[in-house]
Amino acid sequence: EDVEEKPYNENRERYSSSTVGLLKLLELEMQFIENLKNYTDLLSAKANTLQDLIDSVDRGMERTLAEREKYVSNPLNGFGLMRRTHQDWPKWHHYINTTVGRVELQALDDILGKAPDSQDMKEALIGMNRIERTYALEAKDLAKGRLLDKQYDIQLSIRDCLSLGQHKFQEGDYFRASMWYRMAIKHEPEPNAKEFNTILGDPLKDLKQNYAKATIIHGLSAGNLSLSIQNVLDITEATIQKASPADLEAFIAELLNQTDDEMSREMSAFEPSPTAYEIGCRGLFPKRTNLVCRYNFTTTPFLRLAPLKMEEVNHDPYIVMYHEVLSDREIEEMKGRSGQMSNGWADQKEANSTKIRDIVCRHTWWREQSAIKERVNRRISDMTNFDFPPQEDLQVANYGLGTHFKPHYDYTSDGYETPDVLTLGDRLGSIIFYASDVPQGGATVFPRSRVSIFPRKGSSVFWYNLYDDGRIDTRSQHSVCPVIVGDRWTLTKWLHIVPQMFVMPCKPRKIEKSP
Ligand SMILES: O=C(O)CCC(=O)C(=O)O
Ligand SMILES: [Fe+2]
Repeated sequence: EDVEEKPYNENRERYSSSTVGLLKLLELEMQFIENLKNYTDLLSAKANTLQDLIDSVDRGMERTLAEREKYVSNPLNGFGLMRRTHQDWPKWHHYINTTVGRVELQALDDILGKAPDSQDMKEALIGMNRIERTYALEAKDLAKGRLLDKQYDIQLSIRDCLSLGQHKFQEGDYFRASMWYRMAIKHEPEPNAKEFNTILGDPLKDLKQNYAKATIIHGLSAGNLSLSIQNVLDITEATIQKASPADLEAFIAELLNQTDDEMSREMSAFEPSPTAYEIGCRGLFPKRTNLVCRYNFTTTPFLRLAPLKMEEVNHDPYIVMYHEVLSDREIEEMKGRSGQMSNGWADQKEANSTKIRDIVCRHTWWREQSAIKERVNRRISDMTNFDFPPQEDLQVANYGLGTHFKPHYDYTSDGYETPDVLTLGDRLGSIIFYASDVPQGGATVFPRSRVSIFPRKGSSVFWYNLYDDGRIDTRSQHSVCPVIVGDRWTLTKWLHIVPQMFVMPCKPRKIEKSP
């Protein structure tokens, strides 16, 4: 890329991992445009002044030599000419050389200093890729503003399509690269293509050739599993080199002659079938019929006065939802107290590497005590009948576009050696409050139990990660599907095993290692 690389900085706040970040970026773009407006106003003012100068001198009357001689032979004209060129020119010269909008140019430097770096861009590309794959979305729909069954009045630009195609090509995903290149080729030209291309580069340069390349590579590798990728790349390169421009043109015309649907169907024939996680994210697990909704009057005495709306989600392992358990006011307070958020977690093994995070929600802790936090804590006891230290923090998480939390376990054997686990024991249960609706995507999925839960603002879900005797339950594996559209906010609480000694129906046995 020709964009200047800034050094990788893990502590730099990421624009890509949340809607909060993207909002900041949008505001930065607005500042950029506002600044540019001021700058262009100053530029036009200068151009207008210079035009006035031109108009004042360029009388356009002295065309022929005879006319010009007549003009200078009058002393009033001759003197004026002398004075203007002697006295005024240096001043005009100074004016012309003065930089327009010094202040604005300085501000522009500051704004550009805050521009996303290549890490932000990479994360955004990966987020798009995640959405595309997890939900089996296709370039031909995305490019025209279609996300699943919803049509938006948004179009990707030629450069957007091209950039997505290049990313897939670099990642070795030649099927999707080919489809994105195809979308770029078929895109109607930008309105200001001529001026913009001299500054931004011509997106069509080499595009058809790259489209041909991606398509040939995909065809060769999908059809000949015995060929190494290097072989395929070599053969493709040789084929393109050998072909005359007319041959190449004819080949591309033939590809473009087919419909997008035909091309995509043909090329996707060798795609792997979706994983359980992906099926869950798409909401395609079979519907359950043996589950009920009821009011929970019994967990704690308090509930006799204010029963909670409970919905069974799964019997074994036990997963249950409670509805209308977090009010809008509580949500606002929670968000207000959650200030600066981390960029998101990396895998502990990857934490020190520059590898793109695979766990990408931003998070922070709700630390200060308040009446509202106490109320939320009490509600957790009501729902679960569990004990926990009341001063314990709650975790706030924000998932932006394309971000997810890959399949994992909440118990410690998955790497969560946090201090609370050392003193309070392993994470027996987990409770998630949904603090926002998520219009598209963002389900909590339990792939092994074939359960998908789509967030609903104010609802919560509770499940066990361990058996009663403390053994780990691998069926508790869960994940957060990529957010397609929306801003996913959650409040999380882990319920540890040690404080449950006196409330659990089943006294925990000595913890054994599972096989
Ligand atoms: O937000 C969710 O649905 C689940 C989050 C989660 O699994 C976690 O924080 O451990
Ligand atoms: Fe989790």
